[in-house]
Amino acid sequence: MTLNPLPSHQTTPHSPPRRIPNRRVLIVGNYCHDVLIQNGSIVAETLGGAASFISNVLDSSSVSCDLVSKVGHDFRYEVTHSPIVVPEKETTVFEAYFDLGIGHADRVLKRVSACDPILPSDIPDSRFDIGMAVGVGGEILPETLEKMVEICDVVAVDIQALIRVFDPVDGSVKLVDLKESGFFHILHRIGFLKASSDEALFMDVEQMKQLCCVVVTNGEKGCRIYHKDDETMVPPFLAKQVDPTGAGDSFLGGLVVGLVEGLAVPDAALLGNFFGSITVEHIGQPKFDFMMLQRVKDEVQRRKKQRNLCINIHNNDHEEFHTRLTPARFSCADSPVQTELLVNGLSCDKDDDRCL
Ligand SMILES: Nc1ncnc2c1ncn2[C@@H]1O[C@H](COP(=O)(O)OP(=O)(O)OP(=O)(O)O)[C@@H](O)[C@H]1O
Ligand SMILES: O[C@H]1[C@H](O)[C@@H](O)[C@H](O)[C@@H](O)[C@H]1O
Repeated sequence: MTLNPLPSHQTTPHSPPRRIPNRRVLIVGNYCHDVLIQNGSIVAETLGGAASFISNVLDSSSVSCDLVSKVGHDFRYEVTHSPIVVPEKETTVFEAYFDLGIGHADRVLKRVSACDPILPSDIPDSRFDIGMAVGVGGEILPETLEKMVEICDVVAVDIQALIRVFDPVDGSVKLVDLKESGFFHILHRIGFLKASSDEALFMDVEQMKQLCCVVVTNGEKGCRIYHKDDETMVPPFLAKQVDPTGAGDSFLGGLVVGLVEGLAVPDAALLGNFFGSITVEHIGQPKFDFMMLQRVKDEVQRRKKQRNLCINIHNNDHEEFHTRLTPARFSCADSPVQTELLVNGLSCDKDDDRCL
C-alpha cells in the first residue's frame, strides 16, 4: 500500500506525470433511488447514488471500472454495472427537498430506506490502481475502507461516505466530525479526500492535508486542492444549474479520469469541474455528448503530450487547459431547454421523461 496520495509516477500534485498503461478503477457505494420534491410535490424520480454518477463519467470516458453496489428487490433502473441484489431488502431511497430552506444548504436530504452495507467479502480480492469509496447512505463500513486500502494503490474517498448519520425517525441526513466518524484511524492510508465546502466544516483541513490530498468543491466557484504546504484554486466552468444532485459525484469521476490518464492533480481536478458543471444542467444522470467527449479526450492527450515535452507549462498553469476545454463544454448538444423554472434552482425540462 502506498502512503503517497498520488500514483507512484507522481510525487506532488504539480509534478509532470510519466506515461502509464491502462489503469483499473474500483467503485464502492450503493445505487439509490432519488426522489426530488418541491412545494410538497414529487418533481422527478431518478437513479442516484454517487456510484451511478461516477461510473457514468468513467464509462463515457472509456476508463474501465468495477463497481460494487447493493440494491433491493425493487431496484428499477437498468445499469451497465450490475449490482448485488439483496432480495429481502429495499433499495436505498433519498428524498431531496428543495424548499425547506434550512441554513444555506441547497437541499435537505432524507434517507427514507437503506439497503445493506457493503462488506469486505463483497469486494473482489484482485488489485486495483484506484479505489473510490463513495457511499451515500452509510453503506461503507470502516472494515470496507480497510479492505480497499489493502487492495488499491490509491484510494479516493468522498467524505459523505464517512460522516453522514441518519435521524432514526425521519431519516434526515446530519453530519458528524470526521474525528468521530469511526474512520479516522484509516485516513493516513488514503490518497484523496473530497468534500463539499459544507462538509469541509466537519474536518480539520490543516490536519488532513498533511495525511492526503484534500479537494474541497465549492459549487459554481470550482474547487480548491490542499496538499502539505500547497494550495491551488481550480477555476469552474460556466453552467446553468437545473439540479445540483450528483455534481460532487461527477466531479470525483472527472478527477479520477484525469488521474488515470496521468494528468497532474490540478488538471485532473479541472476535468472534475468540467463534468460537475455539465451534471448540474441535468435532472439525474447526464447523457454526455459524443463530440464533446471526443474533444475532451483530444485535449487530455494534447495536455499530456505538452507536459511530457514540458512545452509552455508551468507548475500551476492549468489556465490554458481550462481555456482549451471551454469550447468542448459548449459543444454539448443535449443541454436541456429550460421550459419551467422552479424556485431554489431546481428546474425541469418538460421533454425529460424523468420529470413528473
Ligand atoms: N452551478 C455550478 N456552475 C458550475 N459548476 C458547478 C456548479 N455547481 C457545481 N459545479 C461543479 O461541480 C463541482 C461539485 O459541486 P459541489 O461543490 O456543489 O459538490 P457537492 O455539494 O458535493 O454536490 P452534490 O452533493 O450535489 O453531488 C464544483 O466543484 C464545480 O466544479
Ligand atoms: O444520488 C445522490 C447523490 O449521489 C449525492 O451525492 C448524494 O449526496 C445523495 O445522497 C444521493 O441521493
